[in-house]
Amino acid sequence: MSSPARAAAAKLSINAVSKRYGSLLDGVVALEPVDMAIADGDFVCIVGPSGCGKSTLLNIIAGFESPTSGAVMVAGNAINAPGPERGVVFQQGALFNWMTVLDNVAFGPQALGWSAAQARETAMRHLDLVGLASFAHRYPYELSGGMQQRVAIARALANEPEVLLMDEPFAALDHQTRELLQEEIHRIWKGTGKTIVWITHSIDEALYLATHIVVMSARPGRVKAAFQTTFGDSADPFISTTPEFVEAKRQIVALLREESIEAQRQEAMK
Ligand SMILES: Nc1ncnc2c1ncn2[C@@H]1O[C@H](COP(=O)(O)OP(=O)(O)OP(=O)(O)O)[C@@H](O)[C@H]1O
Repeated sequence: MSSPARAAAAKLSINAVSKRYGSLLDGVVALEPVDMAIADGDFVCIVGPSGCGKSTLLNIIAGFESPTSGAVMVAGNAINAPGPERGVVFQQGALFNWMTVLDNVAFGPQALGWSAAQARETAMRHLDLVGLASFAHRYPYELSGGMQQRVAIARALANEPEVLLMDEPFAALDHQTRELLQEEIHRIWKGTGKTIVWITHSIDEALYLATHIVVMSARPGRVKAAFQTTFGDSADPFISTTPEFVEAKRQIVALLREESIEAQRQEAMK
């Protein structure tokens, strides 16, 4: 993930980013220096034990939090605040319940200065992309959780970001809905070529979606291992039963198990 060649061509580079919450004496070190070089069109899934700093890292990339040291660059530009070139989707859609689905998705483009007509046109196009054009005039509370997440994805895409940042976007959904949305996000990623950083606790989800998987250590989070994967390219609906998939999963489970034991030890000492 951080070879010099990749770093030079990176769409998103995370350069020695560390994060401490609170004071030197009694604060929490959430991240030790983390380096990643993410190329245009990569789909990077980050897995790691609970509390290892995954959301902290994503929030720093989004510009919601500042790193204690290090820097994040998007297309060669250092970032220090949120920006429209980075779209964010959280576990719960965080939609505006008082606005229609269409107005939710048009909100970003309008805030960027697009005309109302242009904003509505792009919003409809992105609702169509996630299969919800016919729900444009409904309100978020009228939709299922899966549909709300699809609206959240359309809303993030409507700003035409260069990078999509997703923090466990399907974690609150039932298994079947989650699998269908994984197929949908894979199709959208193939169609748009977006660069995606995706946090998940599901190794199957990571193996199915990612081009690269980053395994983080227990807190303070650092990159423990990084893999390239190609399972998402397979047309085999039973790819997860192949020996290659099972072996890749076994390796990641083994790495995560060590870190989860360490995370639990830390919890017990609190
Ligand atoms: N605003 C904050 N102030 C103080 N400590 C924080 C803050 N946000 C996170 N932390 C701490 O930083 C560490 C990393 O938290 P973070 O939420 O990034 O982990 P995570 O890997 O995303 O966890 P999970 O998988 O459970 O969502 C944790 O110990 C957490 O308690």
